[in-house]
Amino acid sequence: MSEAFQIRGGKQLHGEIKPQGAKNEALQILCAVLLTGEEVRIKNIPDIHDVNRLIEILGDFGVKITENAHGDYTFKADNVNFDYIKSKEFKKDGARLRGSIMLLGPMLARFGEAYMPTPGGDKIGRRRLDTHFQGFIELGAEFHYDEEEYFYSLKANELTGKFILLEEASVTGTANVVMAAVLAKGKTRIYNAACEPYLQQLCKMLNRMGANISGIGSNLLTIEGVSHLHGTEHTMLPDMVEIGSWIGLAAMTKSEMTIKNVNWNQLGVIPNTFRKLGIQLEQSGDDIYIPAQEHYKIQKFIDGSILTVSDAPWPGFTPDLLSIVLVVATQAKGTVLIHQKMFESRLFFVDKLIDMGAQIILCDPHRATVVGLNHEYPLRGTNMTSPDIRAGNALLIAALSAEGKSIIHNIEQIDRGYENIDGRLKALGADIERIQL
Ligand SMILES: CC(=O)N[C@H]1[C@@H](OP(=O)(O)OP(=O)(O)OC[C@H]2O[C@@H](n3ccc(=O)[nH]c3=O)[C@H](O)[C@@H]2O)O[C@H](CO)[C@@H](O)[C@@H]1O
Ligand SMILES: C=C(OP(=O)(O)O)C(=O)O
Repeated sequence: MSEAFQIRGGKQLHGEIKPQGAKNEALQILCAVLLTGEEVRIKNIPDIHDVNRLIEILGDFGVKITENAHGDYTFKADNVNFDYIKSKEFKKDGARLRGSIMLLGPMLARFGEAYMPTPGGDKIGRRRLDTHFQGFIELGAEFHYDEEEYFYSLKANELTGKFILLEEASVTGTANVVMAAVLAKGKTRIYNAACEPYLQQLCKMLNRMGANISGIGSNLLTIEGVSHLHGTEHTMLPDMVEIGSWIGLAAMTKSEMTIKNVNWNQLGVIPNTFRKLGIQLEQSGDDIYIPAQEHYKIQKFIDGSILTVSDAPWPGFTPDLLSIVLVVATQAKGTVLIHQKMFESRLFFVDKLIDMGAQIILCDPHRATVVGLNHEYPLRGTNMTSPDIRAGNALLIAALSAEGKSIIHNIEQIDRGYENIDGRLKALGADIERIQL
């Protein structure tokens, strides 16, 4: 039996929504609990499939886990079990999400060995791991890849710090190399480091555990290795991808909405990117207030040419919000080019939007031109399948704005990243049901 969302769209929504804790931060932070045998308490953990799977993996690895309250757990990795990590079971479990890859750095640094199947995550194009392994090798690890089993192994009696120039500013790659370097001997410098708020949060937590990392928030991190780390407490930031999605939802459904406690200073270019689509939004304390808007008009560049919204490593615009920007543009007034530079298979979901009546030309796998309908012709409800986590949420937003009934299949992809999304949308007045098929 599978689950689907049934949506009757075209309803104006209204009210307040609180973003969940950040998925991609949670995946990093949870892996870091392996770096100490002492207790690490983590709060604001989102209750979503990917995160719950990673918590299960930690439990099977022997980490003691106490749930203090919803989203609030204490972890203690004082006695781990490598039999599980080398087992067939882990080959399956580890392959079910992308974030599990970040178990490698802590395992290697603390225990001198690390194993991992090819991780899962969204099928959105090639997702290579070279940056991760090159970093470990530079710190002194031996690397082996079993091509038949798709299984990676690393070994190191000791890791030694050095200057590492990452070949790309990989988010999970940087997190992995940082977590290996904090327990390495001597100084590591990581240049071309990714610097997303997720990574800043990870580095700050590691420093509270006794690590010595400087340059946090920049693309040059300096890490003085220490012999051991101790316990700490950490609270996850609100999920910026959710925040962007709710801005898009408000615009598409012409709704007045307040997004609570967004941690505005960590949102980078996200608010302004939506403003360029003509969406009004106001900072009110630490909330975002979006008034109900009948129309929104896409800006042009200063020279009068068509706006492009493209992704880039932080502080550029996150690729995880481009699908939402694309959907929102379908009902704007004007034209925009969406350029997804990082992933080559993330824009194919536009076919569904075209079926719904959107005016989009997929120029190539990376670029789509959207000609907005200015809310003059509503999208039409249809049957669709969620191809990946963010396109899934984008289609959900399209369905909420569309006239008539839509069914979205494969919502496991949406549940991977959004906590109780149907419950929270219902609280805003949406007509959405989780149905069994
Ligand atoms: C679990 C997790 O945290 N997943 C996020 C993480 O994935 P993940 O860490 O897997 O993504 P990476 O940052 O490694 O790379 C993403 C893609 O961008 C390309 N690339 C990256 C950096 C660069 O300077 N140049 C370049 O071309 C890579 O080759 C790859 O195709 O970061 C991605 C990029 O923000 C997000 O979409 C994912 O949601
Ligand atoms: C691509 C994403 O997730 P993952 O890296 O876990 O597949 C995402 O969060 O948008």
